[in-house]
Amino acid sequence: MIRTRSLQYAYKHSEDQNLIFPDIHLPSKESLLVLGASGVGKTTLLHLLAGLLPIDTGDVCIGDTHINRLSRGELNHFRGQNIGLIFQKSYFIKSLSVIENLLIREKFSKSRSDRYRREELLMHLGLCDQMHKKVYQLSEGQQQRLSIALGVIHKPKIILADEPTSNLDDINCEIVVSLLKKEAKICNSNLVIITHDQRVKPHFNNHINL
Ligand SMILES: Nc1ncnc2c1ncn2[C@@H]1O[C@H](COP(=O)(O)OP(=O)(O)OP(=O)(O)O)[C@@H](O)[C@H]1O
Repeated sequence: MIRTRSLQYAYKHSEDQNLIFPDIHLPSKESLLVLGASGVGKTTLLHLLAGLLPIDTGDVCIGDTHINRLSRGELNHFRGQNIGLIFQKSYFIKSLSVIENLLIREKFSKSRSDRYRREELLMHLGLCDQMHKKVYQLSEGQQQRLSIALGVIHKPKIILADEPTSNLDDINCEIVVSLLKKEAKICNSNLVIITHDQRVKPHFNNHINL
């Protein structure tokens, strides 16, 4: 469950006005698409939900945890355990293999899954045959699927994806959206996708425009 109340954000040393966000109430297991033009604050909202930006005004509650009340250490631990982040630009170590990147991700989140979970996930994402390949040997679409794997390996309570389809052609866009929905279902997670990519809209009943 995700609930936000009266969220606002102002970047320090910026002359822009406060970014003001609509309240969100997303019951467990439900998905939300956040749409909006460039610069309206989509990424800022995602960073506030993930606790990557300090919440100065308003409240973000994930499950029964008010993340703005956590210390920095508690927040890092909470994020590692409960939040899965998938960015437009993927963060992995390209000189390591797919499976090595997954193992490193688990180490950082301090949540160890078993070999079965890793192999099952790679199978769902169509990456089983690529498991021992170095990341730089993967195609763009395969790399995006790996970033999904890194975001969901620890079965997070919420999956936050920032522009996961923007760089992809129509076929890979469809694949990535349905994989995100499928993984959210398997993990019983909330899924929040933030995008300006209108191709994603028909896949979601629940959306807000910033
Ligand atoms: N680090 C920063 N310092 C100052 N202003 C920032 C910073 N990051 C973003 N902004 C400003 O905040 C506003 C919202 O930015 P944000 O990246 O959240 O928008 P967005 O909707 O995700 O845009 P895009 O779709 O282009 O990625 C913009 O006006 C942007 O210029």
